[in-house]
Amino acid sequence: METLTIAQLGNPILRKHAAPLSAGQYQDFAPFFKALQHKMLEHNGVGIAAPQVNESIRAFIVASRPNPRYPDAPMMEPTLMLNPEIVWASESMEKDWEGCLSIPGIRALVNRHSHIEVRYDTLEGKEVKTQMEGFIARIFQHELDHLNGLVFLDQAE
Ligand SMILES: O=C(NO)N[C@@H](Cc1ccccc1)C(=O)O
Ligand SMILES: [Zn+2]
Repeated sequence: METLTIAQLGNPILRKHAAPLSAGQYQDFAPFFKALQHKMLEHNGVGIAAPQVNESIRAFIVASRPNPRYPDAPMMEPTLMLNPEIVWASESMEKDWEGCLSIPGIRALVNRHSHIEVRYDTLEGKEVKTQMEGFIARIFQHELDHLNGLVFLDQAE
């Protein structure tokens, strides 16, 4: 796997609908997912989606933690999510600031569901169903948009 570069806005890959992974492929992508997490940390990211490094598959990492770019971000274990979906979303919405590694230097206010229930597979193929709220729910929604060819500016206030 050559070193990953982050696609910038304008790169058509960011506008594709990413393909689902078959469970049989999960382990094949293990080295790529390691490189994906490394690339995210290199840029002080709190999340990253596979299409951002030119791999149009339905996978992303949510990794909220306080860092120079998001000093107030809550702490969580970086989590790889395969074939992720939102199964329920609250009516209530919240506005907060977002950035994107594919659109450096720009922040925008984006309206997101305050609470969501999500499901995804782990690398080992285990299905996880869990609830998210606040900034972590925001990151999930931001990353899921990337899998559907959307970027945060598309729904910025
Ligand atoms: O570009 C990405 N992920 O796609 N990374 C964003 C993730 C993000 C999402 C929502 C709010 C704040 C930040 C980042 O700035 O680390
Ligand atoms: Zn992004």
